[in-house]
Amino acid sequence: MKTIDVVGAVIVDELDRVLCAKRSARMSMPFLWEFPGGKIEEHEEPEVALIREIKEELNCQVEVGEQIADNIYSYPAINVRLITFFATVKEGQPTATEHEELRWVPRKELAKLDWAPADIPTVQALI
Ligand SMILES: Nc1nc2c([nH]c(=O)n2[C@H]2C[C@H](O)[C@@H](COP(=O)(O)OP(=O)(O)OP(=O)(O)O)O2)c(=O)[nH]1
Repeated sequence: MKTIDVVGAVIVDELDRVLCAKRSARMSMPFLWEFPGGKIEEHEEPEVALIREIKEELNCQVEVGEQIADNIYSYPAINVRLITFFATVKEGQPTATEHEELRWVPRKELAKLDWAPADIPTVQALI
């Protein structure tokens, strides 16, 4: 089965809240929560992909910090390798351009959301 490399941003604010994004009805896995981000292009560094995807999806500029997790989850139709990084907003205000909703959630409460399965190792590492 095909494996796609995906990068996700754990954007944390000064109150230790994490920016969570709810997938929309038009996306696969509708209404599950995820970390904003997307597919890494060929020969693209994960950190570069993350900055590009966040600009596209949230229309803001982030600075990428340490890596959190790197795990593969096998969905019925595809394997997703999800690499997550801490990130902070450097410029602009995160705005939902594709997602159903954006929500700042205290780090300790992250497990209360209904996450895409590939995101669980990252959530576990954060709480
Ligand atoms: N961006 C992101 N994608 C995730 C996460 N967890 C997870 O399983 N995914 C999956 C959903 C998608 O299949 C793929 C990311 O692809 P994408 O962001 O470029 O594409 P997309 O949302 O338009 O997805 P799709 O509807 O084309 O499947 O990885 C996550 O935390 N962030």
